[in-house]
Amino acid sequence: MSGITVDQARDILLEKVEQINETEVIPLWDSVGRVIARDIVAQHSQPPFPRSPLDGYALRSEDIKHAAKENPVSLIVIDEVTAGHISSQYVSKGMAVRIMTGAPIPDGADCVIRQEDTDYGEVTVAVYKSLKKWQNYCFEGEDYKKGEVILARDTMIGAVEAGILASLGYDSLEVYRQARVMLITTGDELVLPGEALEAGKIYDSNLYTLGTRLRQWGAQIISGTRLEDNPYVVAREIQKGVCRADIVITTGGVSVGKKDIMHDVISILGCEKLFWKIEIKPGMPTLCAVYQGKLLICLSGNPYGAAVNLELLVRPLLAFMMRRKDLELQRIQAKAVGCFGKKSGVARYVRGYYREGKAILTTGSNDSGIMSSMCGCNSLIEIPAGSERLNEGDDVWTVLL
Ligand SMILES: Nc1nc2c(c(=O)[nH]1)N[C@H]1C(S)=C(S)[C@@H](COP(=O)(O)OP(=O)(O)OC[C@H]3O[C@@H](n4cnc5c(N)ncnc54)[C@H](O)[C@@H]3O)O[C@H]1N2
Ligand code: MOO
Repeated sequence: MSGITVDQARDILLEKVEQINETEVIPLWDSVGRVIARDIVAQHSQPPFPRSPLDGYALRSEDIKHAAKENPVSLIVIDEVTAGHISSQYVSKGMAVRIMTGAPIPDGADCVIRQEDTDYGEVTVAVYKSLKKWQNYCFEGEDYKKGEVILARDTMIGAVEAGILASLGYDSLEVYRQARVMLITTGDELVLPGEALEAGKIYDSNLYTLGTRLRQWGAQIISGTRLEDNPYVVAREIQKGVCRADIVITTGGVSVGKKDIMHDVISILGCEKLFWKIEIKPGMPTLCAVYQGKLLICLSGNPYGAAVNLELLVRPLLAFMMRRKDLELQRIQAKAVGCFGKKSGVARYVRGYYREGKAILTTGSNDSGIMSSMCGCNSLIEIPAGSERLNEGDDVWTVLL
């Protein structure tokens, strides 16, 4: 084996990409998973006015200082205010305003008594309990204040951030653009789902496994194409599309067979070759190059090999390019449950399920061409280069998917 390690491969690739600085304005509805390109400064305080947290009466705490069940204090009810409306009344000594949750507290009042502690009076109200000043009183700006940076640039938007942006009045916002990926699968044997399956052919699954995973990470697939094993056809397609893409990803044709055309493709295009072969199973023959300043990442055709290398190599690139810290690889230590019998000359990544400190090895096949045993896996268990068999209870590192 004359390859490089997967960590070396990742570092080489990371050096060839840049963070995306171009931005675009998108609707708030489409913003989850995108990254904010400007500090978001509050244009108003939240709440924008002091408001009641209860259904009850806004009043002056001084007036009910001695109120108790056996010593009710009677106040004159001068107005009623519900959420969405305002009372223009000033609450003076001996007065109260009937108020509902979320309504602005009128001037003069410094607390709100909940209605359960009164006789629910509409003209006058008997109050059965005392309150301290500012009790049950939500201050203007207690959530955030006008002028504060509420969400810093480079924050990824999730549901909570989308809600905060909505509370600030945004219905669209400026985010960094997505990474653009050109995805090509190669192989004379491939037909697209929906087409007839003739003898010797298989359906193209990589286009979907990789394409949907890339989309899940927030990348934009600018073209997803299946091509025949003809290096000129593949080279032409890359030549045509590369200017619109940040990265070109292909699968198939990277090994040593007669139709392993990607070696020819990179020489036809005159690419700068970065490496061929990584000391890893699966996906050992991965071939990487630079074409017109863009990374060309040629993954093995084997579905598991392609999927694993997409996780280990492409995901960290997208994390960096799109400022998506959540996409950075997360490796955690765990205790193996189950065992793996084969020796590993090179680093091996086997299908696993991680839960509560345990890395559970699946019982299905770990061969590179097998897809069905990938179902339900949420992690890749690392078996370091040079390992003997992996036994139950061994400490292992596992990469979360
Ligand atoms: N003599 C040797 N043969 C092979 C070696 C070797 O060192 N010496 N390496 C093996 C390893 S390891 C791998 S990995 C594969 C890599 O092959 P390629 O990347 O060239 O991929 P293909 O030959 O095109 O395909 C491999 C396999 O995967 C199927 N495939 C391809 N594309 C798709 C797709 N889009 N969807 C579903 N399945 C796909 C394809 O039909 C093949 O069965 O080479 C070994 N050989
Ligand atoms: O490197 Mo290959 O994907 O193991 O069969």
